[in-house]
Amino acid sequence: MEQLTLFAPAGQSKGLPKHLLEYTPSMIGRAESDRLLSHFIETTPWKQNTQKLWDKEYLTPRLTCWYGETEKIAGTLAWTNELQAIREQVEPLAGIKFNSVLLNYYRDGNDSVAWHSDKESIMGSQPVIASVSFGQVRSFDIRSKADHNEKYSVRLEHGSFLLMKSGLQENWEHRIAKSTRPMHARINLTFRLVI
Ligand SMILES: O=C(O)CCC(=O)C(=O)O
Ligand SMILES: [Fe+2]
Repeated sequence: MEQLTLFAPAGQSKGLPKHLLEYTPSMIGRAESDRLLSHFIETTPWKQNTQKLWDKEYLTPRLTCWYGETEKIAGTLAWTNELQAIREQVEPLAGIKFNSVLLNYYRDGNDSVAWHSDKESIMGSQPVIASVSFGQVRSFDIRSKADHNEKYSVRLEHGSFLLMKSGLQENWEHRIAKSTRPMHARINLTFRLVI
């Protein structure tokens, strides 16, 4: 029960735009979430990609792995029992079927994902994305593309579910910022429909 102390208390921005985001804490119970956190950390063949910034190559500050049945993304692995079970749990909540999932592993507070929107053409212009988190609570920030001062945050808890609805990717960006506070590992799953 050591782990009880690992995760910070959760809170949310006031006035979170519900037409864009729907947050469900504890979609998956504590014991099962603990098991899944260790399972994904230990069994996923994690890769660290590189990204180009001002003509220089940098290591992406997190580890990733794609699973699913799409041929559009190179190196996608076959569904595991765990991922399949979670997919079946989120599909009715999202109201759509997903054919792929991106796993992100944030090892500590130095790992992050910079402001972006998931609007690749392979997902259509109005994608719905289902996000499941395990481990360290991290702040998921969104900001309006039209006005960067219009911002909200949701603290994504162990076992939580966040539905990114259609319209979010088109008009808003999101990120997981780095933190200078000591942080434990976090796993995030984003279920997507790649067409
Ligand atoms: O880790 C998260 O909660 C978000 C990950 C994300 O935005 C992405 O993989 O596109
Ligand atoms: Fe994203």
